[in-house]
Amino acid sequence: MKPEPLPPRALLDVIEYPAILLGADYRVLASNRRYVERFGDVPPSARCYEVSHGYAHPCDQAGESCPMAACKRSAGRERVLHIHNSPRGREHIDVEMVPLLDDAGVARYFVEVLKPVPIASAQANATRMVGRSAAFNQMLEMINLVAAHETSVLLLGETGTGKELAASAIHEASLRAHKSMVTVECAGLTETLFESELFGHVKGAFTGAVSNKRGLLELAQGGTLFLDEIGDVPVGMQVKLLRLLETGTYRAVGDTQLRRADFRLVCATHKDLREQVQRGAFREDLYFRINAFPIILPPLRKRREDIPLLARSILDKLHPGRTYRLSDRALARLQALAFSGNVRELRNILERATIFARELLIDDEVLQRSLGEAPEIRDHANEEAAWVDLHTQERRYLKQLLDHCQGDKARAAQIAGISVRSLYRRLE
Ligand SMILES: Nc1ncnc2c1ncn2[C@@H]1O[C@H](COP(=O)(O)OP(=O)(O)OP(=O)(O)O)[C@@H](O)[C@H]1O
Repeated sequence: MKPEPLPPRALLDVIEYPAILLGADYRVLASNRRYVERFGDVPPSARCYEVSHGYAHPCDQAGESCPMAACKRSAGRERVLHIHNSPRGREHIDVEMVPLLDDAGVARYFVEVLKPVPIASAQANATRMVGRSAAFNQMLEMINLVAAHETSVLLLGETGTGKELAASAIHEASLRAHKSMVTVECAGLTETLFESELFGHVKGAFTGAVSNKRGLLELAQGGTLFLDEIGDVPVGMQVKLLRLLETGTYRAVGDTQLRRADFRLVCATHKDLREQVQRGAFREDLYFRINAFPIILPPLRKRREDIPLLARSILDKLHPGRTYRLSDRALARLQALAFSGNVRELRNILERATIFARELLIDDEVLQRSLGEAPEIRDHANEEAAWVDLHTQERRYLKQLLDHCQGDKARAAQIAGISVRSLYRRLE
């Protein structure tokens, strides 16, 4: 006797995350138990974009990427980071869409697996990275993609953009989360100090080495090593760092014994390392070794829509249990600032504001007192000055590409998807 076909829900229940089955017309045909527990029941005939986003149209018509549309094009698995509605408010979700193909290879149905992203929050939160702007989401998507791999990550961003927070998030979401993340602040360390801090030293290795000292590498064993301000590592130390990264071994200062290191590397800098390489201030081989997966942290002025959320989170963190509120005018003033110090500057302004505020309301007057030197952007002239015309930008890109290809024009043209003749013409 032919066995009864299994209801889709029973099949979806074997997936260890919330999951739904979708038809090609975006209708939700079934949901598993974990989905219902986390997001609630799906109304009959509801479409995924209605349930997850409250949109009237598919995501790609609402300015977001639609993983189903991507699946239909590629006939393969697709992954995107979205913000979904949930009974707890808006949440970052790592969406994986798997097409189910018929015999002719056409995608007829889709399984959508929804993994929460616990390292970030789309609502006010005092401990996680908060944000929901497109620029923040792009960065988070990269962090989420790379976290579970062993790949070295290079975090690039201005001061105060959250590089250290991002490094912790990568560690927390990695398979090494049960071990420590050890931070080495590279700025201001001399070569000798850097070496003994990182590698440790044995008694008598130098004047003042009165006992054996464990290096930070030993503390990071099995975990993550975070080298903050990597651009400030003294040149002499760079070669030792490179050797460590290439061989996975090191010697404590004054010791002959070779030790094996086991860590995942995350580095951060606010400097332009390529420019430092060109000046000879940073070794090129080390640059390529640490730059396996660069992630750019957006400055606050590129994600102004996150300011209210960040302000709420920072105030909650500064004064747990006291609900400070910003007046609309104060918030508008805050959103117009240039923020060269990024989130750290925002934090400092708000900390001062809570001192000046007589009650729990931070109004415009209080905020103005708290601004100190913070310059306001009266118009968008500052921002616009950074924009150039298309031709200049194209030349800039092609020059950088040629640089990357070490002057090999055929290779650069191939990467740019244009002919060599066209490359010459566009560079004129
Ligand atoms: N997305 C974010 N959500 C919440 N807080 C943030 C976020 N980004 C940064 N912060 C806060 O801003 C402050 C500065 O962040 P952090 O020290 O990580 O920046 P940084 O880029 O490492 O700075 P620097 O280059 O000066 O060392 C911290 O208090 C951090 O908690």
